[in-house]
Amino acid sequence: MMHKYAVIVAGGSGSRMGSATPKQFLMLNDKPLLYYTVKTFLEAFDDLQIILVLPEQYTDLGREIIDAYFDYSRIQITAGGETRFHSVKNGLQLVRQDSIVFVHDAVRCLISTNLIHRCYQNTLHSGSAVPVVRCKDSVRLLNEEGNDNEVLDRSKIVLVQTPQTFHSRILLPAFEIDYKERFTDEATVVETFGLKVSLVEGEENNIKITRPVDLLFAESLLNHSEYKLINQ
Ligand SMILES: Nc1ccn([C@@H]2O[C@H](COP(=O)(O)OP(=O)(O)OP(=O)(O)O)[C@@H](O)[C@H]2O)c(=O)n1
Ligand SMILES: C[C@](O)(CO)[C@H](O)COP(=O)(O)O
Repeated sequence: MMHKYAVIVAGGSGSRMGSATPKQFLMLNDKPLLYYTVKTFLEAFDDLQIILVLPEQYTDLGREIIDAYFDYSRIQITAGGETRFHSVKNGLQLVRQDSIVFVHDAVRCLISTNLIHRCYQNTLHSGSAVPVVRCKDSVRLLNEEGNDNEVLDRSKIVLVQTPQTFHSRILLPAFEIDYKERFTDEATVVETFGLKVSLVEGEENNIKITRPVDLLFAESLLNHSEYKLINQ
């Protein structure tokens, strides 16, 4: 059995949400958003260790959530950095042995254990797993100036999610390269390091809570009976 780590990045400020407290600490039903994410990873595998990356000034709030719902036997905390890349890099410092490493946005709190298992299996035989969903809208590409546009073939477009999952022997050296602005996820880092990534089917429900309306979607999905059946 491979060791397993989930680096759950919750180090952002949530500027697009616009709330006083970063969105990962907002309440969804009666629990903080972060609670659902941590719970699903703990349930996915009994032997998985969580590395929770928190904004430095919210470490106490993060600890309060762990004290209330979990214990520290499977959870370590570290501080986030200036960008998501830097937060992931800080989290990866705590990976101590050869392992499968899931990197997941704390704010994708509706993830299912099924998706975590699919990413794990794919990584065992391909070295990586990047979940994607098909694009359901028509898509257009703007030119540099933003004054012209052209249609793209949407059958060739996929939307990228997390957990982006890698063997530690790929991810740890990849994160030693210098930061570039295009590093919005792990796949871009690993590709720049010179390796291909393997895609797996993501989940429509695995949305990233980004703007206020996403909280409304998440709340209704959480309360929907079919969602509960699969995830709780
Ligand atoms: N310096 C950062 C920036 C983001 N994240 C985390 O990366 C995930 C996805 O990022 P995003 O939705 O962009 O979160 P924010 O950066 O907080 O939001 P915004 O871009 O609106 O400020 C979130 O769980 C966020 O907490 C992080 O750990 N460290
Ligand atoms: C990693 C990610 O969630 C994949 O869709 C996304 O790239 C994060 O981007 P953001 O700029 O932090 O919103």
